[in-house]
Amino acid sequence: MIEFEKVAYSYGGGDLFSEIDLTLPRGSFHFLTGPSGAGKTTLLKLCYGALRPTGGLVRLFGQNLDEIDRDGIASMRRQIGVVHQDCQFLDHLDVAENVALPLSVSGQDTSDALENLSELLTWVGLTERASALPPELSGGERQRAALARAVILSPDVILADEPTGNVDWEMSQRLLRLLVELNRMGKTVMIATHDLALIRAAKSQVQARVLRISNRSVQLAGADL
Ligand SMILES: Nc1ncnc2c1ncn2[C@@H]1O[C@H](COP(=O)(O)OP(=O)(O)OP(=O)(O)O)[C@@H](O)[C@H]1O
Repeated sequence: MIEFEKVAYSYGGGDLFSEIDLTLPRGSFHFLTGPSGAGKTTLLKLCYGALRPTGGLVRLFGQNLDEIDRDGIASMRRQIGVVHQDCQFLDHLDVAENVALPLSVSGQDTSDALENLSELLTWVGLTERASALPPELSGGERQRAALARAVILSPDVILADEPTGNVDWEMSQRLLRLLVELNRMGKTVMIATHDLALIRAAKSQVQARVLRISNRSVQLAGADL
């Protein structure tokens, strides 16, 4: 689904990464870890085409990112749901409206889709908070709303950037279970996190590969996490 071949990325100074080879097969579950500033968010952005590599090539669904125009990227992005680190809600819209935003932006706000919205809010446990505004939400509610918005277009791939960043252990387990459930439905999932306890807890629920960014490259972590 997503492949990197000798990928390098630089924001203008030295290379943040170089020579990264990576394959996320369909239906796989990956964690991406590494210290703060190592480049987890940057690597996720390369995975959904928000950044283009400064070296090497990224293939999304078999297509070279460099050969896809803006419209092509936009349609490809519909197949990739992203849970952003800071959630990125529109504060004047309520939870249901924020979650439904990708439907209206892509012109798919049909009655069937809106029925799906209510099922989705139930799935993440936010039915009773559907009319709340984002500033009124707890950290866990924000993350669950962000996850619902990321999957509303039924993408094949879900990329989550620190989805358990601001929540307690119980809530992080709940979010993990939702992501594992999506993976069991066949979705390809990658979670960027520095939370090693979360990764350890996931091992009993899902076969996950753990990628670690260090020294400008990405390595497969061993079982000794
Ligand atoms: N738009 C940008 N322009 C210049 N430098 C940037 C930009 N975005 C990120 N960086 C730098 O690139 C490096 C990697 O950032 P990134 O956010 O990808 O790391 P991260 O591993 O996700 O960090 P964290 O765990 O703290 O979220 C950092 O040194 C950061 O300051």
